[in-house]
Order: sequence, then structure tokens, then C-alpha cells
Amino acid sequence: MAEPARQSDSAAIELSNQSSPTAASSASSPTTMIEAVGLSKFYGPFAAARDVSFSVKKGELVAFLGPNGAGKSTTMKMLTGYIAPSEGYARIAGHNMMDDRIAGSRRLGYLPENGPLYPEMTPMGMLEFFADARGLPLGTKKDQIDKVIEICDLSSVIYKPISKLSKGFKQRVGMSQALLHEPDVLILDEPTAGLDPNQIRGVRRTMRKLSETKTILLSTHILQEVEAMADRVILINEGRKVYDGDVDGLRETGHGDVNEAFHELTGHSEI
Ligand SMILES: Nc1ncnc2c1ncn2[C@@H]1O[C@H](COP(=O)(O)OP(=O)(O)OP(=O)(O)O)[C@@H](O)[C@H]1O
Repeated sequence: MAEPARQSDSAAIELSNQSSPTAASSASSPTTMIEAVGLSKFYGPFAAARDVSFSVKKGELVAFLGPNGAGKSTTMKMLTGYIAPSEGYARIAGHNMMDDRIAGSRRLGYLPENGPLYPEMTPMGMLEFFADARGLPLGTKKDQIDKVIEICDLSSVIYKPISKLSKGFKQRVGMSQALLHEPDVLILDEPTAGLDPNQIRGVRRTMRKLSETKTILLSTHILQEVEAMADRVILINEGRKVYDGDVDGLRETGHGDVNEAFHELTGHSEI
């Protein structure tokens, strides 16, 4: 379990102020795999994320929690280098994701919010495409593809167009793409969104298995998800980090009830 480093809003701001957003070359701990340092994203005057700082150590499984529109996807896109931060910077396995994105991406598997694109491709076609794009050596390409087909249980749909697959299979195809190059860091944006209870069980099982060897940050707005899987919770609301600590600490904040804690910390947003 992560130490109960519960952090108030002001403490969160204090933490980010200690690190200069321009200090991209400063050394990070070798065990720190995901780092957000003062990340903000502005769309005109609107802040989708504001001064978000945290780090995830090797082997942790951290839930990134928040109500709809809190800024989870925006922060994840900045962490993965898909969008540029307005302020701050992100590092994956020590690589700054603006200056050194290719090196960081080799260590990173990313499941975007809406699963895989390329609806006209089959899962096999898509995996071959990504294997080539990622430069997997010919000698290991087939083995790697076979391995993710097995992990994600895709063999029954491997030659069907992705557009014809159920939501659950689409998510698994997205996951297979994220795992293909054997990254040691996974950033997964709502991996259980829209799945039925059996599919959710399957994804949780896969997550637990993967967390034995990988560092995982997964976003969700489902509280049971957090209690079922995570070592630690980072909660954001209206673009700001409002809690960073373990599930027990979150429960205490809500007087024994994580739902209550969520309600208090997110300004009484309805979920
Ligand atoms: N390109 C954009 N232009 C303007 N506003 C944006 C853009 N992208 C996101 N936003 C806004 O930023 C806020 C945060 O969005 P984001 O998708 O990061 O939230 P989220 O926590 O992932 O929500 P959800 O759980 O609904 O996916 C929302 O109000 C959203 O409308």
C-alpha cells in the first residue's frame, strides 16, 4: 500500500511550486515511472487541468479518479505526450514527453479514452500495423502479437472488422495495442467504461495480473473500481488535484465511506 500521503489542495499547490516546470533535465528517482509536474491545460480562459503534480513509483497501481469533466483525460493526454501542456511537463520513465517523446513512448502503453481507432481494420491488421510502426523486430513480431492475443483473449475476433466488435472486445483490442511492445508503464483511460459486469471482472483480473510486473495509472469515475484494484488514489476535481493517498485514507475522509469522501472532495458533484 502507498503511504497515506493525503494532501490538501494547498499542499498540492505547494508541491508543484517546489519543482520548476522548466526543469526538464533534472534527475528523477530511478523508481519514479510517471511524473506530472505542474501540468496545466488552458482552452482560452478555461482550465481543463490546473497545476497538477504527482508521481507514480515503479510497481504501483494508481487510480486516477474524478467526476465527468474533471480533467482526467486531459491530464493523461499530457502525460503521454498526445497534447502539449500549457504549463508544466510530464516524464515517463525519466523521459520528458515533449522533448524526448519517442524514448518515453517505448516504455509506455496508452489506452485512449475511446478505445482503438481504425474501425475498418481487423485486430490482426491493427496489431501488425502497430508492430511495424513501433519497429518490433521481425523475429519477435509474431510472438508478441500471439502473446497479446492470448492476454486479451482476442482469438475469436481476430479477423473481424473492429467496427463490428462489441464494446468489450473493442476495449480489449485497445488494450492489446497498448501491451504490444511490452511497456513497463501503462496509462489506461477508463478501461472498464461501458462494459458489462462480466467484462469488468475480466478487465480487473487482467489489471491485477499486469500490475505484478508493470506500473499502472488508470482513470475511472467508478468508486468500486478503486476499492477493487488500486494501491493509491489520485482524485481530481475541476482540473485540480484534491486528494493523493491510499484508499483507507480516502475512506476516513468520508467517515468510513468512499462515496461520501468523493462527494465532499468534488464539491458535491453528482455521479
Ligand atoms: N479540446 C478541448 N477544447 C475545449 N475544452 C476541452 C477540450 N478537451 C477537453 N475540454 C474540457 O476540459 C474539461 C475536462 O475534460 P476531460 O475530458 O479531461 O475530463 P474527464 O475527467 O476525462 O471527463 P470524463 O470522465 O467525462 O471523460 C471538460 O470540461 C471538457 O469539456
